[in-house]
Amino acid sequence: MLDTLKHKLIVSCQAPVDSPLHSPIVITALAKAAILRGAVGVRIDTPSHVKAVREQLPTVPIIGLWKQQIPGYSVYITPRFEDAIAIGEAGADIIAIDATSRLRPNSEKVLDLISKIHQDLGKLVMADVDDLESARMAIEAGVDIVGTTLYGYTEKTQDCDPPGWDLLQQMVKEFEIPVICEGGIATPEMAKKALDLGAYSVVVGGAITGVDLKLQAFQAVFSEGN
Ligand SMILES: CC(=O)N[C@H](C=O)[C@@H](O)[C@H](O)[C@H](O)COP(=O)(O)O
Repeated sequence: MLDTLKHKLIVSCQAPVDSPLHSPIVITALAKAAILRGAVGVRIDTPSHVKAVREQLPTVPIIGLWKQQIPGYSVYITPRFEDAIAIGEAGADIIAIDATSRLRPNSEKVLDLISKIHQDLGKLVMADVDDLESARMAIEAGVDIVGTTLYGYTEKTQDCDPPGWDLLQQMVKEFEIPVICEGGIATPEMAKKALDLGAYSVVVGGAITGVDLKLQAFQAVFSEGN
């Protein structure tokens, strides 16, 4: 499974929850278009979208996650084991989790979450991290893939702009497992740079599938005062 992702493109097919594009039919169409044009895997949010994509693309590697806002906690990418169960049952091959060192609901430890996903669900785990320290923790816990996904999106890294080039390089140098570059890859040239720096695969989201954000960026020019 991991071999098929090596040095290849993975497309994150997601949409904001308040968008008409946040629907299983649209997300599945985006995923099919991505695969048709050469991507080898997709990254999908929510059980219903994972299930819909799995039905239409039975053999394509799916990195599944469930973004959940839980009052009092800032972790939101598949924060609890129950979220991982739902994503696993929906048909994801790899479950992406927030593997930062932040406080988790029920004081669950990243280590326990990773081992339960392995043992009880039999799925691979992608650790979405923000820095080297959380990456090391995830590696010690036996994670299968590590990604730069949360660089720039946590309290610790809020002043940093993705992509996390330095973090990518540090992780590639230190770890033997696949390191995925994810977050802020805006052009094909940036994807090439990620590969040149040693990324195992590159996940591109907004630059390919981010219709809502692109619209908002254009719309800003037309707002009052301009
Ligand atoms: C930080 C966070 O919540 N990232 C999410 C993770 O699944 C997605 O919203 C991103 O689109 C994805 O990581 C790809 O990144 P970009 O859209 O920048 O290519």
